[in-house]
Amino acid sequence: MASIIVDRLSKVYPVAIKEPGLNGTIKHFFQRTYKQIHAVRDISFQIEAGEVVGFLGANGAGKTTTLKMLSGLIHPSTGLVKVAGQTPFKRETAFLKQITLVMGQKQQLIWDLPALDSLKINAAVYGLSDRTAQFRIYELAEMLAIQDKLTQPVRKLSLGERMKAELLAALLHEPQVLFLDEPTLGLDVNAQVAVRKFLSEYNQRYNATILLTSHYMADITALCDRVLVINQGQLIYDGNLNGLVDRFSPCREVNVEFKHIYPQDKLAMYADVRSVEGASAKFLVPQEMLTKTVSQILGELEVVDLSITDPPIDDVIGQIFQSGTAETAIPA
Ligand SMILES: Nc1ncnc2c1ncn2[C@@H]1O[C@H](COP(=O)(O)OP(=O)(O)OP(=O)(O)O)[C@@H](O)[C@H]1O
Repeated sequence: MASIIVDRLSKVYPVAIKEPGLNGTIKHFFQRTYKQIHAVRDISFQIEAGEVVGFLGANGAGKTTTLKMLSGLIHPSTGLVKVAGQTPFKRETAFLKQITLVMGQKQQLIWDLPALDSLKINAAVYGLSDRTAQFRIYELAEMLAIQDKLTQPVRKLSLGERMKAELLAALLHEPQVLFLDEPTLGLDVNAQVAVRKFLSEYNQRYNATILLTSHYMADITALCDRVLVINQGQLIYDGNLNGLVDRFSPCREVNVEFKHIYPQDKLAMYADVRSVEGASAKFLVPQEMLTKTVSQILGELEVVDLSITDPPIDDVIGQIFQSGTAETAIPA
């Protein structure tokens, strides 16, 4: 069953333009002119219950705007959104009990209080009984390995511990749909791994649906089979990660270890040489030339070992964001 349905969704922000100088200020005060920012343009997708989907895009691509529409914080300009069968912008209790929105750069825990106090307030807001709240806090704290930190004031927690406590607060009411905007932002590698592990376990234990944005590709590769890529407000890809590499990177990396050291200009006769280290070389070969190039290398040079790999996913995403414009739009 689809947990999230998005159909031809758009968001336009009207932004007042102010000309410089005193004249501009006076004009701005009496007769405002507006320009329109098309943050999200006509996007459609569906996410099934229990799926974990990565939402990728460069800065300003429209990810947060989409997540805000999905969680009902802002009203769509046009289009339809259904989350857990509800219309988000109505912000009905039944809807709010089913979702959560975590923004890596915003916090809901009260800075000077122990996290436990904020958690009790949250539990009361969601109408959880003391017993349910206690059980839920214990269960999540154990999964997050943060039991002994909940009685310390939030300001004394490390960034990683604070993020874990934020996740605990956001998941206290057992939401079925999680919107996570950069949940590992600024965390060190260990804390990132811990948050990822937790999210994966949470998804499996509760069959929760997760839509996740992250600039750390490791988050996406560890958690998401499927990714949505948004560029300048348009959805340019909806599919699995491997497909993303195939679609946007027409080249493969061919790593060869030779018996001897060959001069670089000789290697360059076979393909684009990316790097050479002693008797090892890395070539970048267009997909359609792969068979021919590999047989030439194997036939004409003395090879000890050869492997073919996809270019790193970060490079592929980087390329999409550099070259990706509305012209690259691909039907999802
Ligand atoms: N409240 C607003 N008023 C006007 N323009 C806005 C508003 N919020 C976002 N925008 C604009 O909409 C576009 C999309 O912004 P959005 O925050 O959704 O992008 P994003 O993909 O989340 O980027 P980032 O990765 O930097 O967070 C940007 O051009 C941004 O400047």
